[in-house]
Amino acid sequence: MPGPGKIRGELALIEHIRQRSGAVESPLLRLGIGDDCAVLRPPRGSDVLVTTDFTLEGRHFRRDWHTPESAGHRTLARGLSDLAAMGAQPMAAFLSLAVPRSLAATAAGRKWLDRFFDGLLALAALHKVPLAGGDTSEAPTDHLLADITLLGTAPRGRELRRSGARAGDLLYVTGALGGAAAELQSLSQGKRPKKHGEHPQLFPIPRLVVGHALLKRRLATACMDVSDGISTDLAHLCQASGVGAVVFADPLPLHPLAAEHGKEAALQLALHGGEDYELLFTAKPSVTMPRRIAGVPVTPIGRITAAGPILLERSDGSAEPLAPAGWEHLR
Ligand SMILES: Nc1ncnc2c1ncn2[C@@H]1O[C@H](COP(=O)(O)OP(=O)(O)O)[C@@H](O)[C@H]1O
Ligand SMILES: Cc1ncc(C[n+]2csc(CCOP(=O)(O)OP(=O)(O)O)c2C)c(N)n1
Ligand SMILES: [Mg+2]
Repeated sequence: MPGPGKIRGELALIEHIRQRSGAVESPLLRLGIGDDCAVLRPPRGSDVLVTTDFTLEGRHFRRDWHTPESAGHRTLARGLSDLAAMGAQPMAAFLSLAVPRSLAATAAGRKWLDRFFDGLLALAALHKVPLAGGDTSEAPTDHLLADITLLGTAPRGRELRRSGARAGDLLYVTGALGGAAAELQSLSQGKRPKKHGEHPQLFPIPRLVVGHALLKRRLATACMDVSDGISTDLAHLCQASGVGAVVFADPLPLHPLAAEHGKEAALQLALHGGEDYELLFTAKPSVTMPRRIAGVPVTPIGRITAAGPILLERSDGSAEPLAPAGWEHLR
């Protein structure tokens, strides 16, 4: 296999990607990289779910904040997280890349690209999702643009939607919140990431096993992933379901990296920070919810109300409107 030093030009880069991505085989993928289309054969009785997300240098990562492995990992993680949110299992990934000339033309740039694929393909191997195709072109600026498309499968008619929440349901979140925003803040201040420990910004963990368990065990009425921040994402879920909600501030699971900032700042990071890629879901109050699913903590954080505002209830019983203040492009 050619090393990164040998990647010159679009065709060599594609060949390099093809050789590197061959490690994951799947019975659902009949034809991968190399022809005009990939050919997939979903299992009988399943629906195909499709999601696509940009990862843009300067918007979603920076080469001076994120390592190349992190940029690659995040590119795939964002799509996998959307599949997790609907309880789907990944079938194949497609990656469209616009590569700045400077990255392809220098040894350091080619090394960066190779490490980007180390990050992306390691996560792909972990979840056994083949990279089945994509597109490569020269970026018009010095910013790398990556667009990931994920195809997944779910038992026919059983996917977890945002629209299934009903008044009286309880609201849950997996893992912890605010860590991704806290780590981003420290990277933006020039702090080097610690070698050990969790990296919720650099290496978010898509909750595929949890999402699929929620679907299979019929535990959830509605589900979505937290990409923009729960204040914004919960508003989407409530709008889709035609309901309101009360979020309890006290039990919100604050990530230790957020908690370092003090309780109130951590709460703000947890509510509005985004990119935690945890699952936010609802369940009937009669359901006995496990405290952990596949080792991941599941915390009740509120309840669904009839249509109305979303409120944040403090431990003293006072309640305030929780306006969407998470991430929104073009605002
Ligand atoms: N440019 C677009 N063209 C068509 N549909 C879009 C476009 N951008 C977003 N959407 C759709 O709008 C919905 C919300 O998008 P988004 O907030 O990006 O979701 P997510 O957080 O799951 O990535 C999704 O169904 C997505 O497919
Ligand atoms: C350089 C940089 N600036 C800011 C952020 C923070 N940030 C970028 S996008 C985003 C929200 C999620 O991205 P979006 O494209 O809205 O994802 P989607 O909701 O479509 O899944 C956040 C919090 C970042 N990760 N990197
Ligand atoms: Mg999106």
